[in-house]
Amino acid sequence: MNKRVVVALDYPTQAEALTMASRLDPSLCRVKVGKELFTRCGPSVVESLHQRGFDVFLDLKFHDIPNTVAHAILAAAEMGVWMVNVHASGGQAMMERTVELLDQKGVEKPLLIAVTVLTSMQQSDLAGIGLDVPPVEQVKRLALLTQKSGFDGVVCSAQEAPVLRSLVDPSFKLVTPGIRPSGASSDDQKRIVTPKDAIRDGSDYLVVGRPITQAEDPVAALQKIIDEINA
Ligand SMILES: O=c1ccn([C@@H]2O[C@H](COP(=O)(O)O)[C@@H](O)[C@H]2O)c(=O)[nH]1
Repeated sequence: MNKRVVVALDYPTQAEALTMASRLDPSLCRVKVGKELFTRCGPSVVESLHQRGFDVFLDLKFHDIPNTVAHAILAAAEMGVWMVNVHASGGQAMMERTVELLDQKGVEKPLLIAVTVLTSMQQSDLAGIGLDVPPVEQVKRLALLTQKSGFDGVVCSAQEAPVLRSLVDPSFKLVTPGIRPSGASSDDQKRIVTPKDAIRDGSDYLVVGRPITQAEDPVAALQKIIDEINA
C-alpha cells in the first residue's frame, strides 16, 4: 500500500524538522506540518519539504468565519500543499465557501479535510463542552456534513472508520491520527488504534507522530509500521 503513513513533524525548529525529514524517504511516507512548527517557521518549512520531494499535510485546523477560512485555505493551496484541514464544527457555510473560492480562483485543490472529534477526546470531554453524545455519534454527524459541503474527507479516530465506511462515499478520505503500535504509550491520545487495525477498518491515511519521531530509531519505527500495514 502506497504512502499511507503521514509522519507528524511536531518540532519547534525548522532544523529539527528537516533533520527528521532528511532521514525519511518521500517515496515511502508523507509528512505533516502542524501548528507548532508552522507558527514558529512559517511557509518556508513547507517550501523546504516540497524541495525534498515530500507531500505536505498542512494541519492548521482552521475554524473561523467562512470568508477568513476560505482565504486561509486559498493561501495553503497556493503553497502547493497536498492536504489541508479545518474544523468541521465551523459549519457547512464555512466549508462550502472554501470550495467555492478555490473553484473561482482556479487553483489546484489540495485534499480538503475536516476534523470531526479530536482523537484526544473521549465522551467525558465532549460532555464538558456541552455535547452529551458518544464520540462516534458526533463523528458521524460531522462526516456527513463535511461530505455534503463538498470536502474530500475527515480526520477521525480509526475506531470510527468501520461505521463511517458504511455511511460515506467510498472515495471519501478517512485520515486517522491516534495511531499507536501495540504496547506504545498512548500519550495524550484517547481513541487509539494500531496501524494494522486502522487499515483493516478503512483508514486511508495514518497520521503518526511520537511513535516514530521519539523512537530510538525513527526509520526502523516507520518501516515497522509500513510492514505491519502491508502484511
Ligand atoms: O484529532 C486529531 C487531529 C490531529 N492530530 C494531530 O496528529 C498528530 C498525532 O501525533 P502523535 O504524536 O502520533 O500523537 C499530532 O500532530 C496532532 O496534532 C491528532 O492527534 N488528533
